[in-house]
Amino acid sequence: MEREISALYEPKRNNEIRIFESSDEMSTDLAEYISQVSEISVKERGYFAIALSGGPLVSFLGKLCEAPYNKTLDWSKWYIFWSDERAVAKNHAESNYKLTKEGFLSKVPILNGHVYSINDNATVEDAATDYEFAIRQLVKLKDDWVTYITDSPQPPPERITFTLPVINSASNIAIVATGDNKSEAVRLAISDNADGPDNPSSLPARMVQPTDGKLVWFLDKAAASSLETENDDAFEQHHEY
Ligand SMILES: O=C1O[C@H](COP(=O)(O)O)[C@@H](O)[C@H](O)[C@H]1O
Repeated sequence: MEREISALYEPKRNNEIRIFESSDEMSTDLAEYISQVSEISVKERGYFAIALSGGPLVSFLGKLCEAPYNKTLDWSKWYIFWSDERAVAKNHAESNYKLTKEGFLSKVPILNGHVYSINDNATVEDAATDYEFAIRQLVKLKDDWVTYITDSPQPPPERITFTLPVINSASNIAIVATGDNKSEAVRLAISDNADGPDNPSSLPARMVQPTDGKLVWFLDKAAASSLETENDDAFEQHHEY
């Protein structure tokens, strides 16, 4: 059964919300989604490039390390980037690279040369410049690809991060959120009627809108709990909004 929420949100081109009973079900679908996107990309372009954040996302990738994906995916064609990294050493407990290495990269045969980690031996500003330079050697995208901040509201304060033009240039964007502590942010990011911050830049997820691609939200029931629905009984649901 599906919860009917499509009528409550202004339709946007190529956007979809998927809501699951649990984060486990969500990660199963996320793995299938990534598998399909990667197969299409390898077929059409000869490679698959994915930019990862840190946080719980990395554990959700765990299903890709298991059957059937560990055997069926063409890992030799995968390229790994970080859309967001903390300016700490690669072996630091707060490094997104370390998290990804331990939770994902060490479990699948992705080539070391295809893993584009961020320089941990430079200032945060130089690391952003270096990373942009490295990516510019590989792909044609827009200006201002990688930037940095030194005042993250949560520690550690220094981060290197993709800019919106780069994110919005992707063919496929997945935003993954679980837990009820994310529900208000999810509501503010998705709902056109939400009483949110007047300045959209204070909620960057609202500005994620692929120019020529598709955006899919992967939410568990708890993270979706503040979205208005007409039928609260049902999960999993897939709908366009
Ligand atoms: O600081 C970070 O956190 C986010 C998400 O973490 P969450 O626990 O709030 O879901 C992560 O995506 C980002 O890459 C990381 O640097």
